[in-house]
Amino acid sequence: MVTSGLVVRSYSGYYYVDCAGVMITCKVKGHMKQKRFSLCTGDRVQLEVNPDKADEGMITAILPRRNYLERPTVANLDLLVITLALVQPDFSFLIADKLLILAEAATVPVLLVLTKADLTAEEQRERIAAVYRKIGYETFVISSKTGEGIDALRKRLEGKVTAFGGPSGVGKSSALNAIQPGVLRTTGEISTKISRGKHTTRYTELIPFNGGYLADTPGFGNVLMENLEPEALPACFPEFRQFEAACKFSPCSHTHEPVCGVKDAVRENRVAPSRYASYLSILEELKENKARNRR
Ligand SMILES: Nc1nc2c(ncn2[C@@H]2O[C@H](COP(=O)(O)OP(=O)(O)OP(=O)(O)O)[C@@H](O)[C@H]2O)c(=O)[nH]1
Ligand SMILES: [Zn+2]
Repeated sequence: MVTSGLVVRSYSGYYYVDCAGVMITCKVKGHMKQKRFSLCTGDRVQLEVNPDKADEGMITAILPRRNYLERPTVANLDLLVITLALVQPDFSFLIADKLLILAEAATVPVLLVLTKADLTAEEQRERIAAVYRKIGYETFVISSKTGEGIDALRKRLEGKVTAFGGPSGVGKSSALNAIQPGVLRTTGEISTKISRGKHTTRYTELIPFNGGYLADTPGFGNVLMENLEPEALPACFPEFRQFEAACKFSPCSHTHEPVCGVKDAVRENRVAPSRYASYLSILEELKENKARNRR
């Protein structure tokens, strides 16, 4: 029987595929190995179920990916929850913007979660949230300690395949445990702490959650943007789009050009100063990376 399903876990050449609620342990069919293939958690696959053993099968094809993230390694996310603390560690607009760019570049839909609301004044958190809501990024303010915002976040993730990402210490694990107690402890023989170590193989598992799935390995402790070309950066700032028509040059780097709609928008406060500052700083970083790689 030929069917299709979702890879929820891969380990040592075995792929665990959820086929409408039935878990089938699969290997990859020989003909696929002759070509290079990339297969990871989150991939949708076609498979042939073993006629003698209904819980075993062979993967025969990988369906086209909608998106792909490297850390955590997962394909076809419906949502990436970019998690950042309001304090402890202090909120950084630059780190927030770098993570949003990673998601934009990977075409993964994002949702911003600001944690540790219990440690901040309302005015402060609303000021930060407003910057991102204005751009159109859905932003949740939560506290895993008091439970503020947790029910709304849980509801939002219903039926979705979601991963959490963000720097170390911002409260990703606490948030995951608040929305689904025990979610980080169901990973079997390898604990998430060990799998995050440097010399052990990292693998991501999708845990069933509210009609969808949660990835059990939070991603990107430190933010790497090695694969992004400087020229691709403006497109990662969705709020620039509406102002680019007024740029004299196309493409425009929105830096030294004399007539630039984006720079005008920054002057008129229609683009947040923090976002433009992040743009300039990241652009420099990408150019330096590129120059270094050429040498
Ligand atoms: N006051 C307060 N503290 C929190 C909250 N969420 C997390 N913390 C604390 O912040 C620290 C880090 O939380 P974790 O959930 O381990 O953070 P993480 O992002 O998973 O960190 P890594 O495992 O290093 O990636 C812990 O001491 C938590 O108790 C919160 O909403 N309020
Ligand atoms: Zn411009």
